[in-house]
Amino acid sequence: MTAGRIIFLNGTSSSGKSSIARELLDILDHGVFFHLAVDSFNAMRTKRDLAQDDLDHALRRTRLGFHRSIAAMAAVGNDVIVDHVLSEPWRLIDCLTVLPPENVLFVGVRCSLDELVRREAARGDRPSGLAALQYDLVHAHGDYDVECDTSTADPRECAELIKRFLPDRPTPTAFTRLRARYL
Ligand SMILES: Nc1ncnc2c1ncn2[C@@H]1O[C@H](COP(=O)(O)OP(=O)(O)OP(=O)(O)O)[C@@H](O)[C@H]1O
Repeated sequence: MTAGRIIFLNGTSSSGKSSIARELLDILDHGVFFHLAVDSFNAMRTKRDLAQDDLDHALRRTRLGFHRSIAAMAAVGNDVIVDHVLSEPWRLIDCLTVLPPENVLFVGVRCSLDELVRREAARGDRPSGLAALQYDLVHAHGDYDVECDTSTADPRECAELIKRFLPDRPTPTAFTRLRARYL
């Protein structure tokens, strides 16, 4: 069985990952893609308030499970669009450990801080300052197959750019280079 392709969108909150993922589901015409978002996994958690320590452990397990769910979907041939915030080094390391590196197209979703702050205030459903906290962390590893800037391009344009890269994924891929660096 051939493993599925993984388009891995990484960026801060409000950078536009989900908007790009929705556009990709619309325009990718080869294969069957699934949008797997870390937010959707968080939304599945029990609603009861947890003590801080229990919540921290639950969040860590959520992310560990999320990464392995991506791997499981791809392993049986599903194509996957991942929507994630790599704001702690261990999250990237874990993804490098469990995902097949040559199948991943690693996409940096960038956006200026001013625009992130504007979007966060406009949408009102994210804690104020969240994107700013993540801003210097998510792209710290500094290596991608392709990057887009949602301050200057709309979600459809970013999706078109990613679509063009998909058939000609650079080799070695960014995930392969990063594995050599971090694992
Ligand atoms: N390229 C863009 N230009 C202008 N506005 C955008 C763009 N992309 C997304 N937005 C707007 O920014 C807000 C956040 O977008 P989206 O939910 O796609 O981001 P996200 O990175 O998935 O955020 P989160 O991680 O917090 O869920 C939405 O209101 C969306 O309409």
